[in-house]
Amino acid sequence: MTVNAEIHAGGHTWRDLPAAQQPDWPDHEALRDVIAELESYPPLVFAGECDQLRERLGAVARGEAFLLQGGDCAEAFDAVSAEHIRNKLKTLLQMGAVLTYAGSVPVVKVGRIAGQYSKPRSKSTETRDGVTLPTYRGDSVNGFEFTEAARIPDPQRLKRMYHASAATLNLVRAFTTGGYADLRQVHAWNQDFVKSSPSGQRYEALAREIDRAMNFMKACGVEPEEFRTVEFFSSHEALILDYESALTRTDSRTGNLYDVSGHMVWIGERTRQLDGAHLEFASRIRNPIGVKLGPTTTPQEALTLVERLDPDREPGRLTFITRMGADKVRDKLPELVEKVTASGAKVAWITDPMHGNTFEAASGHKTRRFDDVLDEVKGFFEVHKSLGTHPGGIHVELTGDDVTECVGGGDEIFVDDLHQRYETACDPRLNRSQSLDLAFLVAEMYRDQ
Ligand SMILES: O=C[C@H](O)[C@H](O)COP(=O)(O)O
Ligand SMILES: C=C(OP(=O)(O)O)C(=O)O
Repeated sequence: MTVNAEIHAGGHTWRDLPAAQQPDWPDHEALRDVIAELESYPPLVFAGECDQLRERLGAVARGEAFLLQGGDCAEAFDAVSAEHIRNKLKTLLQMGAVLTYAGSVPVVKVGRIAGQYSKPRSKSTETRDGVTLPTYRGDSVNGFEFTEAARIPDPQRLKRMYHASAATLNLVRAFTTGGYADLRQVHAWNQDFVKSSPSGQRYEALAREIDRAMNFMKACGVEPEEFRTVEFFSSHEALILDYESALTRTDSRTGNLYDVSGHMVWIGERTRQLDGAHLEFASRIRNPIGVKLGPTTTPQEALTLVERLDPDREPGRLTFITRMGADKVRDKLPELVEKVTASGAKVAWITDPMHGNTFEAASGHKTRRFDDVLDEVKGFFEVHKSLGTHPGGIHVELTGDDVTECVGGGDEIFVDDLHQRYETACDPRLNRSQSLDLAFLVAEMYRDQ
């Protein structure tokens, strides 16, 4: 029996429910062939690794660790290169070092990487100079180029997504276990353009402190294995259900279903309908699950999500990723946290300070202000402090490249700079020095908490 058949065998399956934001594939036979091929491919991650991440996230939910989740808004096939992947990893490793050392907390590191190729969109079409075409939905679906041919959804792209994810994950595993992520490399992560930025200089001082602390421990005869490699997990939005379900496998150890396209998958703000296919699909798999919660989320919706996704109240199974907007977080978040906590749910709460703070600059660029991002994180910490709950982490869109997509930061980017290196295929990302700035500020908030 194929996994799809098995999922069907449960009776009530995602295929019987409305699935928002799915591509309008023109050729269904071609899609079926692709799905059959994907079903025969080897897993990208192991079920045991997903379990390990669930345990780590359990520590986050219990208030014993902090989650750093970040990466591109939309990964692109032509950015699967050693340089791009290394730069992104460097950024996350640097942020992780800052949060661990300055925030004095274990940091669980999860990339929006090796699978983040699909995008939900506000509109299904885009018009430029009087020409209207289907909107770009990520490299897994269609091309970014504004031509009729590129914008036609092509299921062959789902296979390219699998191969791009495999190549990325292979390099990530090599970088994180093959010496590059050794804490003694803490200075090497601070090379190139970022080194001279204010946050890069601050980081260099922190790296010297880490060096001293490690030399001290070495002199005392302590050199733990944990300093040599980094535990790093992959995650993406489980948007295109044909792909996710084709990569769902039965774990031979337990008989449970796992989506082996990534360690953690999340359901987005636009696809978290209680009677929808995404929720049904996620409820069937054992991976750790994230759900984005925007400002319109009601406590009852949050409670139903808990009931459906985490009926056993298992810490680490469910992460709520709140993305309210800086102007709403202090009003909207408290009631959700209060009611969910009062219900006995054991979720991890993390903040996505990006998606509620997007605006269009006069130049037409979609952008975000660093100060708004920071303010939403502050609001998130304030709310958790006032309720005595744990601010469990941050979820950010970032890149390791020196792009100019978000305004502000210590090495300030102005609205007039946006055109210089605006490279995102969808939403604006923090560049490396803005990401480091954020890590230092979050570490301070965490310590103060
Ligand atoms: O990343 C999130 C969404 O895909 C993105 O914000 C949608 O952007 P749009 O409003 O331009 O469609
Ligand atoms: C689409 C995303 O966010 P949201 O669902 O919160 O809008 C995203 O994180 O890529």
